[in-house]
Amino acid sequence: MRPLLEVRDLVVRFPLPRRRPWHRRTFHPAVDGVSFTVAPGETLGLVGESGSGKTTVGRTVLGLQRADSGTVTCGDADVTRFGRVVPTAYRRRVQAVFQDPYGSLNPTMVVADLVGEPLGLHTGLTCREREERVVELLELVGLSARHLGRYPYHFSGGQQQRIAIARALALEPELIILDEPVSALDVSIQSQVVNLLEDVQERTGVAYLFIAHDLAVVRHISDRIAVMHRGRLVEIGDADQVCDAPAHPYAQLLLASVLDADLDGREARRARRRELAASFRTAPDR
Ligand SMILES: Nc1ncnc2c1ncn2[C@@H]1O[C@H](COP(=O)(O)OP(=O)(O)OP(=O)(O)O)[C@@H](O)[C@H]1O
Repeated sequence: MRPLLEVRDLVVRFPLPRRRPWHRRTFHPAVDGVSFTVAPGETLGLVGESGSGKTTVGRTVLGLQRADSGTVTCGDADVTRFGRVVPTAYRRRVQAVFQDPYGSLNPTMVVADLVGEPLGLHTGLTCREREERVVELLELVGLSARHLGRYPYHFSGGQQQRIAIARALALEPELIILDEPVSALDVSIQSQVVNLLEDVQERTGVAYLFIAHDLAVVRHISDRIAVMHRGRLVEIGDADQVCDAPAHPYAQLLLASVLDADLDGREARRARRRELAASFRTAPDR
């Protein structure tokens, strides 16, 4: 099947602060030669420690961050050729949901406007049609028409994230970049939102690039998992394969912290961590 999203040899560099004004400018490769694809309707989990470059990849796919080299294509759109303004047609096809739902929802707007705004901007629906569609979207994420007139602060974190998801779904995108969408939520609410995302995917066929540092959550939702370390993609494969038999020492280390709970006794856990940390330090970068 032809991929929906194709990222090839992506490099994104950020300037480092100069120690002295006359020093030459140096750059830090936040993303360093990353390649992967996402098929229509697929979920690719992107994991890695803080600072490994996950968000930068997501922002580049959204067209919010310029690539220094490499290509990012989504369908027939070549994102690396976009100018400063992301074309409207692309914004319809690729949407995003971020970590902090309250921060990403305008606190002065009621739910009807928050979810209906993209419809007003990008479609020719009448007010009535728009409201009907907003109610449909709210029902899709487990809310209802009685929430239309409420403001974001009336909702819990999990419900706010549902509103953000409904808004992202309004224009029937082909791909949603989910950047740590459940990290700010309680564990019990996390599973509700993850189940909701799976349910929405089953009904709409939308693809997800699911960015997170929590491997347990990523394993649950992803078809495939890509592991990033210091800007590079060190492993990519089937979710079960990456979690059960990771090949790269960094992926093993990441997994060990999740699997600690399964190991018997504190000492065994420490020994395993020491062993992996040692192999990780000595292993060459791939
Ligand atoms: N606008 C920027 N200017 C300079 N450096 C940046 C900028 N954005 C990101 N970086 C740097 O690029 C690297 C990758 O950052 P990025 O946010 O993509 O990582 P991440 O894996 O998403 O981390 P986290 O999980 O903490 O969000 C980091 O070293 C970060 O400091």
